[in-house]
Amino acid sequence: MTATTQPPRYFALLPAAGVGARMAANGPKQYLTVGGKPMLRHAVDAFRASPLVAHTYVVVSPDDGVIDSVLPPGLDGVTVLRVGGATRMDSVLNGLRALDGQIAPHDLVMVHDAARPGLTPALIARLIEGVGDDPAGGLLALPVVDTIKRSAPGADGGALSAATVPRNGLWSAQTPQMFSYGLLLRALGSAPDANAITDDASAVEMLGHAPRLIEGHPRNLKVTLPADIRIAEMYLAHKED
Ligand SMILES: Nc1ccn([C@@H]2O[C@H](COP(=O)(O)OP(=O)(O)OP(=O)(O)O)[C@@H](O)[C@H]2O)c(=O)n1
Ligand SMILES: C[C@](O)(CO)[C@H](O)COP(=O)(O)O
Repeated sequence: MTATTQPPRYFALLPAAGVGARMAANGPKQYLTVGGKPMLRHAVDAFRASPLVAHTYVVVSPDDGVIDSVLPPGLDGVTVLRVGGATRMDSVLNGLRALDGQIAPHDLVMVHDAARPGLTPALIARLIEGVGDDPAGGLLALPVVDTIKRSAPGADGGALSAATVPRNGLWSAQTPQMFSYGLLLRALGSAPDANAITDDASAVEMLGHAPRLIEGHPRNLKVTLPADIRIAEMYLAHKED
């Protein structure tokens, strides 16, 4: 078989080079202990436990001094890339570029926030099955269940409800977000502004594609604020939901 006729392989790429400013902890949140181990280890172990995933790459800051204690060099199925950048998009793009020649253009890459420890092999399988061979790729997401307000500044500096955003058709994006290596590299490489791209799917959409939305799970929350820790702990106490 030629390279392009071989079935695609599935890889994971975890951006883990953030500083966790909103968590206001005494270090990057991806290393906080939740569920008995450092946060990023949960998602790494979910990918390592999935029979569908060929290899997992973790992108950290070049000066990261913690990762080796969380992912010991030589850990099976995992490679650390010390190419983290100033934004999440930069970290993902730097990671993709570091894998040039190791991943084929038609292979699939699942980009997953290291700050989402609730990922399970079942959710990984759900994404892969749901996207199938759709060239537009796809992502885990949840239909919005709250009413969404658009704010306006109040005279006292508070926020006023200026409008209600129609909820139908609104989804909250999770990760993994899965695309072919070639498409994702093109999309992020041609994105106009790294700060305008807060998720990988938005860069793919800018190329005119419509990635599939595959229902995720509340356990797959992004741990962003201090209050999220307790929610994550609750879900991590239950391996599968
Ligand atoms: N320059 C960056 C910024 C973020 N991330 C990663 O992208 C994921 C989602 O980002 P976020 O939740 O915003 O993490 P932080 O940027 O660390 O948080 P904050 O915005 O509060 O600083 C995290 O796993 C984070 O480590 C990254 O790899 N490189
Ligand atoms: C990628 C993401 O998790 C999808 O909801 C989100 O956009 C990340 O945002 P952050 O500000 O980088 O945490």
